[in-house]
Amino acid sequence: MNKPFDVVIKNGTVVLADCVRRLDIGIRDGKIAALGENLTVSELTAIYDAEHLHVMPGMVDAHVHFNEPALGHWEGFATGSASLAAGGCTTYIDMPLNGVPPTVRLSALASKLEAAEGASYVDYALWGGLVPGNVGQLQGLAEAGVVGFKAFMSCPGGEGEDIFAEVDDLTLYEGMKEIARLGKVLALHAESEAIVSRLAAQAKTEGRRGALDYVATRPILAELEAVNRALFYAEQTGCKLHFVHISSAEAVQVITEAKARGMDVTVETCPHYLALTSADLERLGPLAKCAPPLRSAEDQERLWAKVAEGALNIIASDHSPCPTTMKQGDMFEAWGGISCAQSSLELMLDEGHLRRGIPLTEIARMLSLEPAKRFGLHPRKGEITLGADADLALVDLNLAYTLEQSDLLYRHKHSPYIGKTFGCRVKATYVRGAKVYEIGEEVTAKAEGSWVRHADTALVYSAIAAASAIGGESHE
Ligand SMILES: NC(=O)NC(NC(N)=O)C(=O)[O-]
Ligand SMILES: [Zn+2]
Ligand SMILES: [Zn+2]
Repeated sequence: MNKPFDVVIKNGTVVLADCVRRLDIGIRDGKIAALGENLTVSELTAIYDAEHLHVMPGMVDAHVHFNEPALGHWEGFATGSASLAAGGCTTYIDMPLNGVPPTVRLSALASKLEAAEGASYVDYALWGGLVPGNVGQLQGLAEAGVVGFKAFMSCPGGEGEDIFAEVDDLTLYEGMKEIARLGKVLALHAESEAIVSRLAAQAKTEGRRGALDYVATRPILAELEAVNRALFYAEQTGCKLHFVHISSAEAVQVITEAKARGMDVTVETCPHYLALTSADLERLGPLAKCAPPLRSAEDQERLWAKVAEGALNIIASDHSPCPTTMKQGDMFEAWGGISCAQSSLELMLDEGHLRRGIPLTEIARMLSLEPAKRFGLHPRKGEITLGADADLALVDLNLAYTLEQSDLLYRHKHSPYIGKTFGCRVKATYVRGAKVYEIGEEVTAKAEGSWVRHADTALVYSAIAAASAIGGESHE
């Protein structure tokens, strides 16, 4: 006789990988132990009645910037992860930049892990960074368990000595060779620095400093050029690529064609390219500034058509927070980045499912399943299936609410979505079977999120060690 379930989520409408079904979810030792109708409970079992709720796999947010170490006063693991929990996210992958030092060498990874330890309400994985001069650091970072590497093709911004610099073409090429050898994915911020820096300089000289002037300095052409150049180097090196925050249907199309040629490449967009336009940037000012910028309503429709076709692999928040004062004033000087950690799942359910009829299985594929698979976290994460971690978002698709500033759990409570009415709301979030968020309750959970390494970490690196012992490989 099995021991009783610790928790049963009863009577919910459960979003599985390929269908949506009314099921109970039995949880034992943090894992999904049973999926069935009318599961038997004992007096020791905690029951959550999910009648009228949908149970989705917790979002796996592949793109957040949590600013620690050193810039925790922008956003920290505690506030950032609490907002993710409130938004139905159960695992995130923290970007290697905007904390100091950036995660581009092992000692920096150690500082990152120290900052995260005991601070996160949900589970987390980490990106390493590729920057000029650190190709020799990548193997160590990969062996330690980063899920992949991130590089910028345009200047990321930021100040100080230990900044995260964009890659030159040779670093991109050499980095891809090494990342291909390590079997990891390179994630790219794809905008041509040559194009955007020239256009920004021209706009400044001519005194054009408005919202649409900013948008015009970062045209779709700059995204397309960078995507094509990166695909060229990937063809030369065999490196797996992931394009983060793609803003245009044109770039999605180029990536789709690369997939059809057999390239191992994936594409991400963010809720803001689907929920906001350049007209919102004019209305909201720097609060809605990001790079690549928000596009026109027509461009946005074309991107939605790509989502509807199933051409997008991943949707991630690109939560890139900062103090509110840095999101005010001059459009060109303000910080680029939108705070979205708390709203991604609700935005995609509201705009995608409720308004546009995108199936719930598709939303779950882009927000949970594909990011977990692409970055080595599946089958533990990303799917409601037997044996997986019980990471769940319980959502009410009939509970409309208007987002208020006081709802936000960010360190700095700004968001372009304050005042927006959502047609749905996350009611509760579970991580490994423990409730980490419930609407209307204080956050009483302990910060027990833990670091999740790439699933292949041990396997792949014994293979690399064996290859090195045979004498094949060398690295800087
Ligand atoms: N330094 C940043 O966090 N930049 C981010 N900012 C955006 N997207 O505006 C990004 O991911 O590129
Ligand atoms: Zn970026
Ligand atoms: Zn980002």
